[in-house]
Amino acid sequence: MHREYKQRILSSYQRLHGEIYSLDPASVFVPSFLKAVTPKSEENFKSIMVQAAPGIYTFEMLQPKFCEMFYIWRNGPTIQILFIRRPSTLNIFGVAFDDFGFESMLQKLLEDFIRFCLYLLSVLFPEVCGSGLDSHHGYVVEYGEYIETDAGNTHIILHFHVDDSEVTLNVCLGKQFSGGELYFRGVRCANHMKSPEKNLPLEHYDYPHVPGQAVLHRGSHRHGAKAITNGIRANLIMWCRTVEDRLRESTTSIRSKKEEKMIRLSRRTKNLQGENETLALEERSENE
Ligand SMILES: O=C(O)CCC(=O)C(=O)O
Ligand SMILES: [Fe+2]
Repeated sequence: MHREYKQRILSSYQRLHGEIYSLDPASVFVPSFLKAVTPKSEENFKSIMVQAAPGIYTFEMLQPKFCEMFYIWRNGPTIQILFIRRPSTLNIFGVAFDDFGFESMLQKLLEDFIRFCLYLLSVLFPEVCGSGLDSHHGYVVEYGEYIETDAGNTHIILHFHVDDSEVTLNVCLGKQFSGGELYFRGVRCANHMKSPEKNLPLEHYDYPHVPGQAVLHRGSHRHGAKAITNGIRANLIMWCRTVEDRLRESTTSIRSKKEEKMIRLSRRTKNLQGENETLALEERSENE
């Protein structure tokens, strides 16, 4: 089912920027980021990190030109109805970009740069990264001011939630907008993720997205996005996970390799079911 969906996307989706699928580091990353990861050293990388609040790190990452290549939905020259797989059941405004053929580009990005960052994330977030991050799920979200509903126009907000990740990398792609801050409200254990927000001022942090800038936080750091008051905001998000640790933790007795494979497969199926909410997306024509 997912394979068919992916085939359909790949055969009907017209690539706007061919170059986005291959990676030229200097056209993707800002000089400070490149400098911090070449030569790769923990010290270099930490030097560009700003701890904006406890457990929340920010740094300059992407070139504006690279960010622009992601403005494909609203600026696309083609009129198409695409059935898009949403990144999670929670976020109906995003697109799982592996499905659009980004897999190999993502893979390269992962291998060349992000793997190093992931190692550093394990250093920054040792308590959640265990033996290291070994899986990722990437997608792009885009928000405007309103969404049209039967009841009229409603402001788009992303409700208070936690991510299905150990650590989340969230990079703003622009374009021009005001509002839409990412608000954080503290970390809770699995049993208290949904407990109401308490007025603990030290836990309150509102992060104003800046195009090209990345923010790193734990998946369990409760957060949401405020409404955009003007313009359009797009973000590139990567959920980084330690699948092996999760599997190990769920193993109450020693399981055979075959049983582990079964668990893995059933989890993958469950994930896809959750993520498989399909909605029609109409891309506007530039010629309209
Ligand atoms: O809109 C954002 O920047 C945050 C999105 C988010 O938290 C998510 O997709 O899980
Ligand atoms: Fe999130």
